[in-house]
Amino acid sequence: MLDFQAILNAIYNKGIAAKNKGTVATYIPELAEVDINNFGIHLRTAQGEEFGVGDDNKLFSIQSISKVLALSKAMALIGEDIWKRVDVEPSGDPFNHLSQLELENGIPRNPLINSGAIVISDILISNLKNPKEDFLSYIRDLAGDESIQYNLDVANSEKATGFKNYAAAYLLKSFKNLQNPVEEVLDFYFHQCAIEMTCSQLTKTFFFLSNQGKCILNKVHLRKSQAKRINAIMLTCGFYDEAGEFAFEVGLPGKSGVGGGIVALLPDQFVITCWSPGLNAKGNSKLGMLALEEFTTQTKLSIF
Ligand SMILES: NC(=O)CC[C@H](N)C(=O)O
Repeated sequence: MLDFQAILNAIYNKGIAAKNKGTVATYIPELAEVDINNFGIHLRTAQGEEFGVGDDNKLFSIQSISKVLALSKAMALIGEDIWKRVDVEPSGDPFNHLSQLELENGIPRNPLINSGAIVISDILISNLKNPKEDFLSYIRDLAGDESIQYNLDVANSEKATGFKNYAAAYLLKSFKNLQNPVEEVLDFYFHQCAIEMTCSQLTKTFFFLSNQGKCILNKVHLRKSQAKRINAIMLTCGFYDEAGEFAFEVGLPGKSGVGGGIVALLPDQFVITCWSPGLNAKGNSKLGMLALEEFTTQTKLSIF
């Protein structure tokens, strides 16, 4: 039997002692204020056992991790039609890269880079009555937790400085791959990124993807085949131009955000979330990547 708590404690102790914890994202002013010394890990097994260490109950900005949840809501709403507007290939480029989008005629490489997520936001706006309220209640349902909120300061901070996202949205619009007004789509996109959760809440929220589409309250949110597809997209596209490295070192489907969070899972076995706000050069949590590599190495639990 693996002693998960002891394994997490050891990974945590090694992490907090690390000299180089990466750099906190500064291009979103609100994120620049987060203390780099935060570090938390939370694990939940398929049997519902939970293990946590460090700052696993502190709120942080989930940022691009929300792209997976937006995709799953869009899949539940319109199914395969999504793929007429977004592809499923790894981009091999940073999350906010633009020239590939123009070369490929406004069809984003995948739904987990910014341009792809902006198209998914557009799909959600066209298919939800009250997009912001409905999306938040979807996430609360997945987590079984009514306390989850948008951080409006973070959303406004991004609105004021998200020039590359505006550029991507206008490019998409020029290729007729946005149906709603740019301002409306980006307002919704920035709110999604500004959702705050703890490692513990994210672990619960993502449980449905490790559980064939059924959330912790046993409600079906996706078909089994849809959950499988989202996991495949996370494996190949969840870490931008570091997706190969994550598969190579960690071997799990997962998703990172510039807030320093990473969620990863092994279908039918567990979900794990790490948070450490210092990022590496590719925009992924430096300690989070190392912690997950250590976790799958020590436990020998990966998809490979
Ligand atoms: N990689 C990320 O987490 C990026 C999300 C961020 N909100 C942005 O749009 O730039």
